[in-house]
This record gives sequence, C-alpha cells and structure tokens, in this order.
Amino acid sequence: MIYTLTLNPAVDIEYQVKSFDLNSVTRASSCRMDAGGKGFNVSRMLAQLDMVSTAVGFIGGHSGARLEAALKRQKIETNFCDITGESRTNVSFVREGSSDHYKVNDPGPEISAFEVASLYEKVSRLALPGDWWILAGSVPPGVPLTVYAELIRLLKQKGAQVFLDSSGEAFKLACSAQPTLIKPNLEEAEELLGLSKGHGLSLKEISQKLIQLGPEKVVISLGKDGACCFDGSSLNIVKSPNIVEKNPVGAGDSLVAGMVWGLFQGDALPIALKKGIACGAATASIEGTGLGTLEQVQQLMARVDVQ
Ligand SMILES: Nc1ncnc2c1ncn2[C@@H]1O[C@H](COP(=O)(O)OP(=O)(O)OP(=O)(O)O)[C@@H](O)[C@H]1O
Ligand SMILES: O=P(O)(O)OC[C@@]1(O)O[C@H](CO)[C@@H](O)[C@@H]1O
Repeated sequence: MIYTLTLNPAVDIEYQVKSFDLNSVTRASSCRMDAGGKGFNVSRMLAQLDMVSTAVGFIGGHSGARLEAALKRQKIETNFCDITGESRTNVSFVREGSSDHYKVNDPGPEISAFEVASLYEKVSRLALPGDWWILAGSVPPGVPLTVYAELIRLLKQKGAQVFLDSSGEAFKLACSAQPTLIKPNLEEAEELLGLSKGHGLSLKEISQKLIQLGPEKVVISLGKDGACCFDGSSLNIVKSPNIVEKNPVGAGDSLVAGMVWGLFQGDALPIALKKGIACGAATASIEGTGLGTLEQVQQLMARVDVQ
C-alpha cells in the first residue's frame, strides 16, 4: 500500500493577473483552486498514473471538507485526523502569459498535543511491512519539529519504506532517522548542509554529504535542468525535456509521485527518476497546481535521457 502524509494540507488558490502593482487594486482575470499540500499533490499525481494511494494528515473546518471532497472526487482514499482548527489556504499570483509568480504560504492551523498523539496512533495502526510512506511538506504550529524523525523510526520498525520531502529544521532532524530516500531541491540541499553561496561543491559531493546525515538514498531536483540521484556509490544525472513552463508549483511533488510509481514496480533508482522527471515536467507545463496526465507523462518519458 502507498500512503501519503500531509501534516499541513492547503487549499491552493491561483489568481492570474496582468501585472504585480503595489498599493493599488489588482483585478484577476481568472482564479482556480486545487487540493494542495505536498503529500496530497503526490496522491493526486499517483491517481493520474492509475496508482491507488491513501492520503493521511490533519484536516479541519470548511477548507478541510473542501480538500477531502476534492481528493475523493479523484478516487483517492483518505484517512484523516480531524482537528479543531481550519486547514490553510495558500495563494499564488501568476503573471498572465508567463510562469512568473508570487506565492504566499499560510503557516497553517495550531495543532493540539491530543491531535498530534492521534496522528502517531493512526500511523502506528496503519503501517505494515513493504508499505511505502511519503512524508511531505511543512510542519504546522504545535507539532514538534521532531515529528518526521519520530514517524520515520516508527515506520521503519514496522518494515515500511519512507520517502521524505520537507524543509528546514524538521527535514534535517528527520534525516538522522535514516529514511529510505529524500528529495530536496538544490537550495534545500544546500540549506540542509549549511552551505554558503559559492561553495563550489559538485552534485556528487553534495549528495555524499547528504548521505552522511542519514538517508539511504538521495534525489536532488534541479528545476528545468532535471535532477540527480545517488545511492551511496553512483550518481546519475537525468536531464528534463524542454517544455513551455506554465506553473512549476507542485512539479517536485509530481517528481516524487513518478519515482514512487517506478520504485513500487521494482525499477532501479535511475529508471524511477526518469519517470519522476517526466511527471515533474508534465506538471510544470500546466497552470496552477494542475497535474500532468498519464498520456503527457508517457510522451515526455520518451524524451528523457539518463546519464
Ligand atoms: N521548467 C521546467 N522544464 C522542465 N522540467 C521542469 C521544469 N520545472 C520543473 N521541472 C521538472 O520537475 C522536477 C521538480 O522541479 P523542482 O526542482 O522545481 O522541484 P521543487 O523545487 O521541489 O518544486 P515544488 O516545491 O514547487 O514542488 C524537476 O526535476 C524537473 O524534472
Ligand atoms: O508550506 P509547505 O508545506 O512547504 O508547501 C505547501 C505548498 O506550497 O506545496 C505544494 C507545492 O509543492 C503546494 O500545493 C502547497 O501550497
């Protein structure tokens, strides 16, 4: 079974605007809503690939109900911890005809100690050997920053595989719990390692340093340039195909979904990354946090080369 865990889901609103003007009223030409938060996006992309997954996480209020309904419409199974707070809304403004955007992420609702305890209890009850768990996104207020580290230890004890994509201190603490795989983008990788600008390290050296933090394998995404994967000994760089970029938000989550698609079928890491790259490129070519289709992904896969 594949589970995605989103501690901080979000209704993603995207407004298309002609220009970004300060101190004046901007009238949007269109608006769209997507059921976002990194783990939910992974479940949505897996559904595009005809893969069944269960979305787990904290959900609350009217926004939470909206998110749950949107996931159910896409035939995604859900198993949530209800919270008293309201799930957040994140807003993007995109300049018409381009991929230039301004994105504001809400910190998310306050989660109580009781709600945190109910999450641990749920994960412990669900996890079985051989399951894949994708833990993704920020940690909302009230949840200890050790949450991912503790969940990874629990999941690994149960014999599950863990794919982690987060940010900041929670990400760093979680690496020491030895997740199966992590996927920072290059900026997040540099932040995890405390590297300053102009450090001059190669992708292999950065990957080696990341492995020293604890994860078994590492993927670093590089936006339009593709991504690299490192299994502790060999590094593969996979270039992304050229596309017309509409909105890259969520491309990283699609890359994760594409990799899980491959790994779940027994692909070697570089082949799974090839599938991930095609999914990321497909999603970057679509507006909002809209996701690529299976047909687009298959067409793009033919244009991806593993080096
Ligand atoms: N403009 C683009 N052209 C082609 N491929 C792209 C483009 N943008 C993203 N991708 C694909 O999507 C993958 C993930 O993108 P990126 O590195 O931007 O992830 P990210 O920073 O985690 O994104 P996010 O957090 O917004 O989901 C890349 O490795 C690449 O394969
Ligand atoms: O605030 P976080 O949890 O780091 O990121 C949340 C978010 O920006 O990530 C997704 C794109 O990757 C969006 O659906 C969502 O708005």
